[in-house]
Amino acid sequence: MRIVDIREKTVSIASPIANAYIDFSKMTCSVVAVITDVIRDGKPVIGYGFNSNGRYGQGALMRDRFLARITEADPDTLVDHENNNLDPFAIWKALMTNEKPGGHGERSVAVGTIDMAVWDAVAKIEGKPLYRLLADRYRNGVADDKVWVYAAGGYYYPGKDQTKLKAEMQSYLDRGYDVVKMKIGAVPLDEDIRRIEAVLEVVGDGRRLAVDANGRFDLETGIAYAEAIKPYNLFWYEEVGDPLDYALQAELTNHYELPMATGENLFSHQDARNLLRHGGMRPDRDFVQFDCALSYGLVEYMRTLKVMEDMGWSSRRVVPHGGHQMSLNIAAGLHLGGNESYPDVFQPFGGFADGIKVENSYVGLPDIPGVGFEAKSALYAVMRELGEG
Ligand SMILES: O=C([O-])CC(=O)C(=O)O
Ligand SMILES: [Mg+2]
Repeated sequence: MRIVDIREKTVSIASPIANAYIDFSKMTCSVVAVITDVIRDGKPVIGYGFNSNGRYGQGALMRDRFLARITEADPDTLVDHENNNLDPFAIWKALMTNEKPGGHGERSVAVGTIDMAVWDAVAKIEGKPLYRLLADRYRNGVADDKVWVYAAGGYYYPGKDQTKLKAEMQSYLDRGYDVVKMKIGAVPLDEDIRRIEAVLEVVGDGRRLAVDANGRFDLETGIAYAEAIKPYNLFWYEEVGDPLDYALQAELTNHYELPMATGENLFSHQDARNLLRHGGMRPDRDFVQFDCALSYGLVEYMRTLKVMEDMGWSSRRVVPHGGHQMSLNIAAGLHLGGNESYPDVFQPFGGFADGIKVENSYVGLPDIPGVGFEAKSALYAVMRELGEG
């Protein structure tokens, strides 16, 4: 059993949307196909992966160093003989050969994307949905059969007035979501407050609205927003300051007792540990949003979950960033608290399997081997072109 080829390509996910920090006018992501010599249903098993929005495609890093470490490794060292399958942990180790510790910037995205494709292949070889495989191997066979999801959007957009913002949020409620998320921080505070109040007219209750500053604020601005939004009792106040400014995050807890969320831009278990050590995050109410597709993949994610457990955090406090099916599988199989969803943006990579409806903000997973990409036709078309083309 061996990986015979790994292919990657960069695809555009450009759109005119913007958050408080960046616009997505030139945004790309990498798609990876891991081609194996294992035959299922008369065809070679191909695992697929892609990276989450926000960090651009990682083809250069993959081509320059990561792909060859797999294709040139002794194939036998990458096999899990006990399960007669590929070994994602051995593959991860091979990928990280001659990589120094620290500096978890962007190579974590390249590795995370390849790791996603490896796990997709492993679950296909085992003939199970990935979330079932994860539950069977690591959670005594107990999986969640549905996952809590919230609708992320509310971006800034040229010509987007409050009527359009409200219509967007109403459409998420109409599609079965109970909680929605909007961007803040790209316009002055009073204008954001008007936007928040407009969305509250649609969702009715602050507990159904999260806001995301995308790391834009300094402490003073973060506190000013905290004071202003406190009366609305929002679902969470996300990524207020720079993702690595743990002191800022800790100080905010002296000004904002309500739930906060952060972590989508932390790319290793060591960074996650620093957040929990130094960021003042509160395990009884706050959420962490580590995204496997940006942070060295699921092999590393298990280390991050172990760090959380060791520090007294329930895995139910994790609601990953990225709105992709990989995190949905991890959420169902390893008992996370939920997952982000992008019902409209970042297509075809955002959103879940075709024909599975969100009901009362919960979504099920398709009963097919792997991550479930084949059940999302627009996404699978892009992947298949790479893997089989
Ligand atoms: O706008 C982005 O970069 C995405 C983001 O923060 C999120 O989904 O939470
Ligand atoms: Mg965010």
